[in-house]
This record gives sequence, C-alpha cells and structure tokens, in this order.
Amino acid sequence: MRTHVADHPLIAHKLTYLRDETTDSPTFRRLADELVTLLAYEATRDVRVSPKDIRTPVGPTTGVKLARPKPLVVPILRAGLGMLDGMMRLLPTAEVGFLGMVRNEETLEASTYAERLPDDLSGRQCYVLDPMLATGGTLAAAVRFLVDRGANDITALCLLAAPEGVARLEQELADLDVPVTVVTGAIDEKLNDKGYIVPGLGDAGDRLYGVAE
Ligand SMILES: O=P(O)(O)OC[C@H]1O[C@H](OP(=O)(O)OP(=O)(O)O)[C@H](O)[C@@H]1O
Ligand SMILES: O=c1cc[nH]c(=O)[nH]1
Ligand SMILES: [Mg+2]
Repeated sequence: MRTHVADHPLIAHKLTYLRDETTDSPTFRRLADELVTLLAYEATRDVRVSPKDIRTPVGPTTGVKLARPKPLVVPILRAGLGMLDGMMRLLPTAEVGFLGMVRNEETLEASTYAERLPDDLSGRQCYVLDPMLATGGTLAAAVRFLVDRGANDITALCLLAAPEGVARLEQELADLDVPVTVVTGAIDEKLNDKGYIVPGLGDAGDRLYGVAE
C-alpha cells in the first residue's frame, strides 16, 4: 500500500477551518468539497488515459482522453457523500457506485448496510471517498469488497487519517495483488480511547449532516 500525504499550504489552511469546532455545517460542507478537489488532483495522477487525435485551429495533434472502462467513484455513506461533488467536478464522466457502511461505536467494527455497485469491476480503477481513516476497519472492508468484485487499482481519498489506521491497512491488505493508494490531507497524532482521530475534527458524518439517531 502506498500512502501519500498531500502536503500543501492551501490544504492545511482549509483543514484548520474544517477541524475548528465553531465551523458550522454549511461551511464544513463547503470546505470538505474544496478539499476533495485539491486531493483529487493528487489522487488521479495515475488515472488511465488513451490517445486521442484532434485538430486545433493550427493543425493536427494527439492528446489524451480518459481510458475505458471509465473510473468508478465510490463514496462510503454517509460521510463520503460530502466528498462526491468535489470529486465529480474533476472526473465528470466517471461512474458512481455506493457503499453504505457504519462503524459500531462500541466495538469499532465496521458493517455494510447498503451496496449499489456494478457486479463486475474487472479492470476498473476505483476511487473510494471517505473523510476519516480512523481504525481503518471501514476502509479495509471497502477495499476487500471492491477487490472481490474484480477491481484492479484502488485509490482512497481521506481528509484525515490516524497512524493506527494506516498501519492496520498496510498489514491487512499486504496479501492483495491489487495496488492500493491512500491520499490524505494529513496524518494526525493518534486515536483516542473511543476510536476518534486526535486532534481530528470529531464525527464527520454528524458535522456534515447532523447527529445520527
Ligand atoms: O476507520 P474506522 O474506525 O472504521 O472509522 C471511519 C469511519 O467512521 C465514519 O463513519 P461512521 O461509521 O460514523 O458512519 P457515517 O458516515 O454514517 O457517520 C467515517 O466516515 C468512516 O467511514
Ligand atoms: O474521528 C473520527 C473517527 C471515526 N469517524 C469520524 O467521523 N471521526
Ligand atoms: Mg459518523
């Protein structure tokens, strides 16, 4: 697994306001949207392209276009939805599939409650969106799900990651032949005893969409 921390002053600036507990939901949603567009630039560095012949007003040239099959963008509900528009701004022709996953806040185990993905992901490049990589349980399960369907190249975009989650992913995904990359805005200090990222930003889903009952 490859981990890339997108180290950029604009990302650090926006993350600071995102983390701030006084930031309200509308501002939080806007910042998450802006951040994912910045992360997406890094995350799509290896997106597959194929040659395309065109004519400019001055003459012929060969450029590139996104290759087939199209990339698949997979937001992990609920919080990953807050990253979807920003990602699609950069990859407007990508397909979108959905995974609904929730972490049990007592056991910290992730479970899948919804899935709407193509049955066959053979040869597909997949971009998983989830703002928080905490214990890594959710992302590890999501990656396995996509690999079991045939995905052969997976990049996860996370706004924040914990060192414990990155280490767990490295260990749990070590047996996969499929390349997995994590692009994150920052790797924070640690997890607290409730499995929250420290300093983190709190519960991303609640801050985007309100407290879940
Ligand atoms: O790395 P982990 O320890 O597995 O935790 C990370 C997961 O927790 C949050 O989702 P949550 O379960 O709160 O669901 P939500 O997005 O519906 O709020 C977050 O959006 C990740 O999916
Ligand atoms: O810090 C954390 C950990 C898991 N999920 C969140 O939303 N925040
Ligand atoms: Mg949540």
